[in-house]
Amino acid sequence: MRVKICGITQPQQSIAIASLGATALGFICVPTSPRYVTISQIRAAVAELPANIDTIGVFANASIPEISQIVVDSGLTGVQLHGDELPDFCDQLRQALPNVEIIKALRVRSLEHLDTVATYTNYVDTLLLDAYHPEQLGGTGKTLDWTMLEQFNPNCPWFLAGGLTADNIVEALSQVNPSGVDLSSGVERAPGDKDLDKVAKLFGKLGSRE
Ligand SMILES: O=C(O)c1ccccc1NCC(=O)[C@H](O)[C@H](O)COP(=O)(O)O
Repeated sequence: MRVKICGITQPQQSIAIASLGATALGFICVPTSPRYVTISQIRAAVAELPANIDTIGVFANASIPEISQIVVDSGLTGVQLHGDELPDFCDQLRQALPNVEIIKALRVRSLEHLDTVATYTNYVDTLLLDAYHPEQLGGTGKTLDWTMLEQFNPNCPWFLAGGLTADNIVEALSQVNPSGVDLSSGVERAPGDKDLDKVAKLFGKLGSRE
């Protein structure tokens, strides 16, 4: 299973988190976020990582030239769209960045909202389902109603996100069957400062399921 730890700001923490077992690291390119990182911070982190670690830039309502510039300058392997981007935007981004993984995040408000998923699956590589919060785009620590995802089986791989921690990951995965999980605030001391003990505990819990 893919495990993405998002909101990395410190190069040393990215290496440590990758060695603990993360398969993907997320870097927040949304300037209003407390976890925002510049191109040079991302480059410093990416340069230290083994090539098999996916490095994902998280954007919200940015333009295609802006996203492309950051991806090329920082060496990211993927883009996560966490704003109100429509399927057509995802399609255009894929044409601009054909070798980059495109992940569309959907902040799920209700079961009906899951119907929009089908409109994206032809234009993205991966989906990410996150909790809805009226004021924050992501990193909220809020969980989704997992029961509503029990039958969720889209035509592409997907990450479960939203309020996951070492303490609730096993319960979440007993109800839901995603291709990967994504965590941020549940493995932090403070926004952008990851708690390596919590990350280690998470991988312990994931390992105990195997
Ligand atoms: O984390 C942020 O600050 C953020 C800001 C703006 C857009 C997206 C953001 N995070 C996206 C993520 O992928 C988080 O990992 C995801 O929302 C889950 O967060 P959490 O509930 O804290 O585990």
